[in-house]
Amino acid sequence: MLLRHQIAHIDNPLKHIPKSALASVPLQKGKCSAPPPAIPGRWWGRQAKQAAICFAAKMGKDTAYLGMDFGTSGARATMIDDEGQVLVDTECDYGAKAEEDWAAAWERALNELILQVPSTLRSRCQGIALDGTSATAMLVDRSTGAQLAAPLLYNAAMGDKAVAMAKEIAPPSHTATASTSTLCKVIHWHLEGVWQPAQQAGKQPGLLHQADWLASLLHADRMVTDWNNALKLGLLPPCFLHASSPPAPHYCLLSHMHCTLHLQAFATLFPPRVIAPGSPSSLVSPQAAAHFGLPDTCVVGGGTTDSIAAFVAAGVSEPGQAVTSLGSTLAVKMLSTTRADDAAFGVYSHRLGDSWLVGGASNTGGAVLRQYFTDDQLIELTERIDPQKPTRLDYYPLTKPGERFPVNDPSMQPRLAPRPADDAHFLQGIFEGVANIEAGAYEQLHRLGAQPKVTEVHTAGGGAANDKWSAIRAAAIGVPVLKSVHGQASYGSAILARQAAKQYHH
Ligand SMILES: Nc1ncnc2c1ncn2[C@@H]1O[C@H](COP(=O)(O)OP(=O)(O)O)[C@@H](O)[C@H]1O
Ligand SMILES: O=C(CO)[C@H](O)[C@H](O)COP(=O)(O)O
Repeated sequence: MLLRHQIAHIDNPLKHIPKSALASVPLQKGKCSAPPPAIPGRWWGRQAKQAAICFAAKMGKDTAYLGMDFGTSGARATMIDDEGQVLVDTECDYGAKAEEDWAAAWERALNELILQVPSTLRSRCQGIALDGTSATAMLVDRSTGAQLAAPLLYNAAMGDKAVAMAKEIAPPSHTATASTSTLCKVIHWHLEGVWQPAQQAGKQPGLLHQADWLASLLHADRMVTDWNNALKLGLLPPCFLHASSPPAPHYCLLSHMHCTLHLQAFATLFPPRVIAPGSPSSLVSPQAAAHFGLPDTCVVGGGTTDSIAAFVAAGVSEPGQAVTSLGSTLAVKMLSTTRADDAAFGVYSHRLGDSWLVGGASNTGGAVLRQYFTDDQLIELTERIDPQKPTRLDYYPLTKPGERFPVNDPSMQPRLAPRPADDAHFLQGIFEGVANIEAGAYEQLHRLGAQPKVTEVHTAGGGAANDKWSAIRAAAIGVPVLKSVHGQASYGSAILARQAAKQYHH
């Protein structure tokens, strides 16, 4: 049975949207509106979580730019004006049954987010950019966008055979050799014979990252990815090429001084175009412009990963400054004057301007909290926490076995016992456990050559809201821990959207 969004892609990708769903959502200016009515229609069938919209009273100049962040538990959209003032912030979750069909859940979220933006602002939107979770891999038919296999999420660890093959191709320290890398996921599809039948049937099987596929719903280009998402596929950061020129179309890895990745049979699955985050990719398609009420001059920009978008949002620029994305997971990024890469510890370097963004992502984070507490309970229990009185419970908080960083161990066990009778004590133990992992993460970066040592940490993501957790983290890391002025990755993607629009239109 074709999935709903596959049907939609066969011909007019948007014809199923009932006109009633296109009505702009009534909003009171200047204050958070009551949650909008559920948007009826076949697409959603069920009600996405009540999305709250804060529609700033002030309207920016006549041009708007939209950033969207597709995280682990939900998606967010931020619209800004030319000066970077926030015009709209909105969010929605993926729904209780998202795991049954991730692609359909992400597509619903994309539709929900954009349609929650007032039509008056959508009509002025000249740029859109998206970020997604890194190494979330999708196998699609490039001619239709239809899924050829279930997506493999960012933290899905591939088996020993795939890892061994990746290590034959890539340098042992490269992040593409990690069991959760995109390269290992492509090799997994290759070893399992998932893509070959589609090619023999005349289809065009290809890999897209989550952000690439979502962007293709807007510009219908299923051949393009960005430098940041492509790192874990084996793309060489552009510093090895002339910084000004785009990377070579094939994914070049310096493997024993020979580039062998593009010689592999499965290299045919790699997106042929790799562009810089925030560079113009394509104009929105006529169907998307009509469906969303976007101008046909609206540019979709190169995307990035969620933790890099959070870094861009924080607006930090000095080596030693760092951003911790404390969402469902813990991802750290520090500006460094030098590269640091070691897959054995889950450490890798992205390129950002003329600096290196050194970091990694742990499987610890807020998802562990959600296993035990609702967000309201977190607020209530946090009241009873005293950061000055450590619990010394020495937890290693994970939702299930497996860790990526600061140690890369797919079999690492969670450590969350003994559980005290007092939930506030238990919660503080989890906060401390995550803080100790974060401190170890920054120490690992320095040990592997990142320069200078971390000087201050800005926090993005849901955990940034907790000042007591920030105090616990500051004590563990030994530097100030601040809340990013713009703490949502979607703001960073909006900056990339603005950049893409300006590059295209000037
Ligand atoms: N007050 C709070 N204190 C600590 N953690 C919180 C608080 N509110 C939300 N969180 C955590 O934030 C996480 C969600 O953050 P978010 O950035 O939306 O994650 P993601 O996009 O990675 O799914 C949840 O796992 C939740 O436990
Ligand atoms: O863990 C994640 C899920 O939120 C991050 O997406 C990811 O692992 C961070 O990767 P990168 O460092 O490439 O941005």
